[in-house]
Amino acid sequence: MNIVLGACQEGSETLLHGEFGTYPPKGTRYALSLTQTELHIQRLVPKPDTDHRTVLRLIDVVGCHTKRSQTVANSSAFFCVYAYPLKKRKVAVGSSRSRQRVAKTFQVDSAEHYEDNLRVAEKWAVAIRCLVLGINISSETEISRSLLPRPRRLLLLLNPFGGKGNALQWCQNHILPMITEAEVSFNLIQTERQNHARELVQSISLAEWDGIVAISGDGLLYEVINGLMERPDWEEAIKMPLGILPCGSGNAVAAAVNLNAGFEQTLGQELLTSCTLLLCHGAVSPLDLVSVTTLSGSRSFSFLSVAWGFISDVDIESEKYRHMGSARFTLGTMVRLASLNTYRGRLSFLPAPDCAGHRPILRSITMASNGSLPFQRTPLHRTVSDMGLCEERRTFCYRGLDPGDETTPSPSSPPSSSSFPAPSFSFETLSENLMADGKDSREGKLALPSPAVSPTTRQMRGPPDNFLVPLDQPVPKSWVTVEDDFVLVLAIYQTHLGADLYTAPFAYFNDGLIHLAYVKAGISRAALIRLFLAMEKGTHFEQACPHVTCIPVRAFRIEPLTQKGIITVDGERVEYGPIQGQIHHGVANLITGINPVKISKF
Ligand SMILES: Nc1ncnc2c1ncn2[C@@H]1O[C@H](COP(=O)(O)OP(=O)(O)OP(=O)(O)O)[C@@H](O)[C@H]1O
Repeated sequence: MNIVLGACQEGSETLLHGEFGTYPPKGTRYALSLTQTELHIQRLVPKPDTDHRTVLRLIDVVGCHTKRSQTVANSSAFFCVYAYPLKKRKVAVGSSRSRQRVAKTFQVDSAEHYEDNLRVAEKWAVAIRCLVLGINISSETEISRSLLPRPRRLLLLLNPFGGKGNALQWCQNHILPMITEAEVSFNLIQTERQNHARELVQSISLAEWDGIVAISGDGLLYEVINGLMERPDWEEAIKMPLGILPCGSGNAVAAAVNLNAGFEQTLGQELLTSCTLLLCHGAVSPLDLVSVTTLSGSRSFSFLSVAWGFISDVDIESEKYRHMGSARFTLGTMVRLASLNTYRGRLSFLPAPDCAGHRPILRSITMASNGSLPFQRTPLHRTVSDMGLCEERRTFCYRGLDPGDETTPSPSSPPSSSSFPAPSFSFETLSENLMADGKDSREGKLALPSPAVSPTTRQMRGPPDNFLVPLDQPVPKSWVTVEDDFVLVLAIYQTHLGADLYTAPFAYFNDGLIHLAYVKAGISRAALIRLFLAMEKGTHFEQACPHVTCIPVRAFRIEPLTQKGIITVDGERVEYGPIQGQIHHGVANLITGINPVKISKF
């Protein structure tokens, strides 16, 4: 019987081809073709159906098992493919797409003996699982079980009180069945109190696990990361692949993982199914962490954001609406908008030089190389666009600082109103300037700022903060400082701030960047609402709002000058006062399920 191989994606090699029956047996027979990315299923009997074929994308597949008939006399072997493709479903108005489980069982019956049929069924099951796990195979590969790694062992940590409190139910109904189909073995532990997960991961034997997965919101992942960083063997421990299955109200990292796979932005159980699917695929991406230090000397590792002002206010004040799930942030935003606060403070940052290769921003201002006011004549100047403000994404761009920005110096710098030349420097020039700033002229050698280690932080583990100086000292001269009234300051290093807040579309897990955004006082409520509404789709940068600035940086410091306020790190409240952080490039590992090289295929 003929099947049209041309029906497979152009250029994609057919790895396996065969003709099988189905289970339950209804006399139907199918021709199957397996390519690197798809399983093509074409009906042959009773009626060849050349126009209609089913294509299962392997990105939607979690696993494939072989089975035997319960009737001993039956010499057939079976293989069953488990997939969660997007299917249309009717909703109140129109239709939407959701992932629905599909289990397709094929009967291998061409040989007389069961063992021979089993060999064929196993070959298909192994090939499909290799492709799901990203193991390279070609039509030349001798396909055998030895290609597969041993089943992964995951430590699942579940916060029963995360989000609306249905993590356990979702875990039983959705997560466990899927990971069982993927042949992942696991231990599930429910956390009993705050910091339970943090303590647990401090004492686990790393060799026993292939990954730790937080079934929760972002808060539990924060505990896991910091627990691992508190271990004496933190360097090895933090390499443990970490996963997140969204069952909280703040599911930012899950949304970023979902986006990375090229999946549609989604929420709730749909997001959970997508993330569980990706967990089953198992690929791991390096993840940047930001070490965050507060004035009291406490140091923690953050994977998501540091927020001050509007965003942290909403986050913490909306705790009381926790029962609403992620809708708590929408309500919190409305409440906070009604009494919009501004906060005076000093924001300093070390611009990231790497973006200089990108196109420059729309406009720029010039500031002194010591990061102070652009009023004094100093031998070295640079423009903000040279410092890495850039268009580093597909459809939108960073805003430059306002020409009218009050970019303040350290208190000692006398302001002057003189206009001054605005030379533009290349990236190389900027790098030299940064180096010159860090050079100790007396000794003639390059002096990096001494790491921000206070007596308290000396006990902390983790990589040293080479960009930072202690919080009680002025920032290094190569930094830029802006003193103003802010509506919000946000240092973010993931694409999402919440599952439906696509805040930094240009961010990537290990881009080595902190995306520092701030909104200055003067923005109207209407503009702020527009900004947050557009953030759902990630189009807020297209609004060209003059009060909004976003800059890629390596390190930052926030010094509130307003007495009261809220600062959060990854959505968790920390002491209010000066706080600073710096990026540590790719120190952790996140289970993203698929690496970006593969995305283009799907
Ligand atoms: N069993 C528990 N009882 C109480 N608190 C817990 C428990 N387990 C974890 N926590 C804490 O609950 C907080 C919120 O957890 P999680 O992120 O999982 O849920 P969430 O609903 O998304 O909350 P948020 O969005 O505020 O982070 C975390 O700070 C975590 O330390």
